[in-house]
Amino acid sequence: MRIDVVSIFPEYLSALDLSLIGKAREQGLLQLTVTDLREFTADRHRTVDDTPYGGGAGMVMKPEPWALALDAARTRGPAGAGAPEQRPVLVVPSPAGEVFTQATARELALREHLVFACGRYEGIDERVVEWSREHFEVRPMSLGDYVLNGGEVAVLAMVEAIGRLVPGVIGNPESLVEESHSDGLLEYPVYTKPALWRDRPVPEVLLSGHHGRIARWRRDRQLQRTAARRPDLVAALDPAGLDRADRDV
Ligand SMILES: Oc1ccccc1-c1ccno1
Repeated sequence: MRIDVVSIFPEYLSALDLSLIGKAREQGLLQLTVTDLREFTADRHRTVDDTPYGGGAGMVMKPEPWALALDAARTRGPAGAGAPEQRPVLVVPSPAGEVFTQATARELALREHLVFACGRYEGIDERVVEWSREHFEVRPMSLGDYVLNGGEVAVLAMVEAIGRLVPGVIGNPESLVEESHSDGLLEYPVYTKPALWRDRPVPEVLLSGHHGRIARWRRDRQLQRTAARRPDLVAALDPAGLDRADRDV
């Protein structure tokens, strides 16, 4: 998978040099490039914003630097090399976007080329989104219903959520199976040594070695935790995925 990120704060994305994603880049499992939008300005002040038409507070990001930067990113990827298979996906972090979920991460982890456009100020001139549809599948994307100062933090979260699903990035793919949201439920509580810690014991069943009982206990905890913290996820569950014991929780 190829990932391109465009930002006026490229150093914000240096966390992608570290840990799992950094190792995947070293191993060639992910090709990731971060580009400074200001490289695509033509004036001596490297201007990327201007006042909004129609008035209002703040500044809007100018369209031309973005068009040049996105074109450069597009031609850097597989599709740019003439492969017609897939148009690159242009992810535009925005509070006005679709909500990014684990299902979105799974979907985007299957794509060949993702380009992330980190907007700042009051946002990017809307004509960039319209223009981009010619060469990209454009996906305005939100992390949730709150406001950030720019897209960089959202991109860090999305690249990690997507990158870890790319085959080979996580050493043991088994660990992806029982995570929160992998089966529509929140994950069960976990424990490790010591068996007694500050007068708090580990649940006895986990020390029993009885795998069937342990599996049932964990599933029950998932259902109870999800019902308590995310009733919206319970409502969205497919009843066909629940067995009789699930219904008794
Ligand atoms: O609030 C934002 C500002 C810029 C880019 C993205 C966001 C955002 C908010 C929630 N998810 O993304």
